[in-house]
Amino acid sequence: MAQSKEERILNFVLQNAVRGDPQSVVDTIDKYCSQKEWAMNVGDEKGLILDKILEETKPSVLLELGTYCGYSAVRTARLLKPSARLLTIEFNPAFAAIARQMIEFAGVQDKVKILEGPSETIIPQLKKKHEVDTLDFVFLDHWKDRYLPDTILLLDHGLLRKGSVILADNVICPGAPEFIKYIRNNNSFECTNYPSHVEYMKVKDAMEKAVFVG
Ligand SMILES: O=C(NCCCOCn1ccc2cnccc21)c1cc(-c2ccc(F)cc2)cc(O)c1O
Ligand SMILES: [Mg+2]
Repeated sequence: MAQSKEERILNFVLQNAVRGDPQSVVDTIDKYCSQKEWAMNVGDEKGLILDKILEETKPSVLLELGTYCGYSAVRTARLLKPSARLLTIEFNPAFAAIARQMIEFAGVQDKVKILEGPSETIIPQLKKKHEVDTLDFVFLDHWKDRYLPDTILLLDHGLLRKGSVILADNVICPGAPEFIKYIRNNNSFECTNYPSHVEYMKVKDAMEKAVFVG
């Protein structure tokens, strides 16, 4: 069977990065995807914005929607304290399998758990099945038309607390207009926009941070 792009990315990491070194995994994926094949990782430019917000927030319980190859899971886990935990939801089983191997190679498997399936099914299970009380940090990077309904699901299931941070990728390209309209007009959230570019491209994009103020 012909290899998928995601398999080629994983193999490039296995052959060129340093096992147990998450920074080398992040740098190697960026090298491959900027020089050989574009892929929808958050990338190095928006990745630095993610890093800064994680360092400010110092979260213990994190949720990511959209694992893909595991780039942002590895990038995030490399900054977490030993007791912190990242739950990452991936819809596509082939991507989840790639991400699992990427996360294990990077050596961050003790901090990261991949949950396979649709976010609308898994979010309601987080408290009872995955022992979550509330989330300190949520990274939205899945289907852009699910950003708003899933934010509402998080609220309805009591998964946000005063100070919970939601960070959304791609609010310009591909865009999440309904999410942006809702979150910026909702007094329960304090929003900040971070202009950037689509990963590995010159096309304008942005990230949006929304802090839940209760
Ligand atoms: O489409 C994108 N991401 C989403 C993947 C599917 O996510 C599906 N998915 C993953 C968990 C999950 C859980 N429940 C339901 C669906 C669920 C995405 C797209 C682009 C992009 C930018 C410019 C272009 F010309 C073309 C594409 C850039 C990005 O950074 C992205 O993140
Ligand atoms: Mg994205």
